[in-house]
Amino acid sequence: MRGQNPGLGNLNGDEWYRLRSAVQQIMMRPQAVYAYLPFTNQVTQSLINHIKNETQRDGQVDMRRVAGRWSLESAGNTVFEKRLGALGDNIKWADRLVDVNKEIFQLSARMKFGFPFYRYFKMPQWKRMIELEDTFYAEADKLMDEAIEKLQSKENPENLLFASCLINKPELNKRDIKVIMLSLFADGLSTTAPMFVYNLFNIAIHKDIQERLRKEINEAVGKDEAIDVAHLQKMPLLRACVKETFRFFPIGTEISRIPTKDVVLSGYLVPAGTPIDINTNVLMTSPKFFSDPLKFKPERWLRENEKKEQAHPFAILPFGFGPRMCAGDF
Ligand code: HEM
Repeated sequence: MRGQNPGLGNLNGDEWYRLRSAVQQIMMRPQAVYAYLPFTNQVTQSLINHIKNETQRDGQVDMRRVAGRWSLESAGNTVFEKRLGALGDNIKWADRLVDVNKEIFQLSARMKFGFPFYRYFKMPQWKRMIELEDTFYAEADKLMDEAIEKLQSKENPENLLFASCLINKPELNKRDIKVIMLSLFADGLSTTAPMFVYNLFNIAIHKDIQERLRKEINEAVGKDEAIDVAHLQKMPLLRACVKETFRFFPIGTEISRIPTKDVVLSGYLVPAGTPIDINTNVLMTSPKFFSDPLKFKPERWLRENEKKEQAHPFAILPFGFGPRMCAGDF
C-alpha cells in the first residue's frame, strides 16, 4: 500500500486530530468495551482448546507462537468483527502475518535509531521494509475491504460494535476508515502478544502469587461460567498482577512528542519542533518512585494493602498520556 497514509500513530496536526476524534467518539460509548466480552470469551475458549491440542500433539506449547495467534484472533474480532481462524484452521497464515508484523516493528526501530542512509540510497534494510509492508498490507487490505462491504448497516450506530460504527460514520471516507483500521490492527498485534507472554511468565515464576490468583479466580467465577464485568470487579489481584507486569516489562517504552511551542522541561529550554522521547521504563523501575522496583510485587497496587504505594500518577504510564495516548486502551 505505497502512497497510503502512515497510520494514526505517525500522523500529526489536523489530519491526526480528525481521525483520532472519530475513534474517540466511538470508544466513549458506554458499550464500547463491554460489548466485546462475549467475543473475548469465545476467543479465550479457542485459545484454551488450542493449547490443549498443541500439548497433546507435541507434549509442550510454544507460548510465544500461541500468543501471536491469539493476539491476531482478538484483533480480528475487534477490528474486522470476524473470526480469522488464527487458533484453528488458519494457523500457517496467522504465523506468517505475525512474523511479518514483528519484523516491521524491529526493523523500524533499527532504522529510527540508525543514520537515515535510506533517505539517500535504496539500502537493503529499506528494500526489506517495503517488501514486508507490501506483504502485511496486502493481507490487511483484503480483510478491510471485506469488512467494509459486510458491515455497512442502516442500524442506529449506538447499537453497533466498534468496526461497524466506524464503517458507518458518514464523515469518514473509505481511505480514512482504512487508515484507522490498519493502525488498530497492526499496533495491537505488536503489543498484546508480548504482554500476554510477560504476564504468564510473571505468574509462572511466582508460585505463591499463582496460588493466590487461582483461588481468587475460582472464588469469583463458577466452573464453566463465562466471565462478565461483575466477575472482573471481584478479581483485584488479577488486575494488580497485570498492572505490575506493565510496570515490570513495559512494552510501550517510548512516548514521543514534538512540541509545537518552546517549552521548559526540568529547567532546559526545548525549542519548538525538537523531537522528545520519554523512556517510561526508567520511571517505572526507579527507586525514587517504587519500593523494591526490580521485584515483581502486585500487592503494591492492592487497595486493601496498608502498604499500598502511592505511586506518582506519571510514574506509571504503560499506555502513554493525553490526547495521543494509546488508542487501544479501552
Ligand atoms: C498491551 C497493550 C498495549 C500497550 C502497552 C500500548 C502502548 C501504547 C503506547 C505507550 C502508545 C503511545 C502513547 C503516547 O504517545 O502517549 C500507544 C499508541 C497507540 N496504540 Fe497502543 N498499546 C497497546 C495496545 C494497543 C492496541 C490493542 C491497539 C489497537 C486496538 C493500539 C493502538 C494504538 C494506536 C493507534 C496508537 C497511536 C495513537 C495516536 O498517536 O493517536 N494499542 N500504545
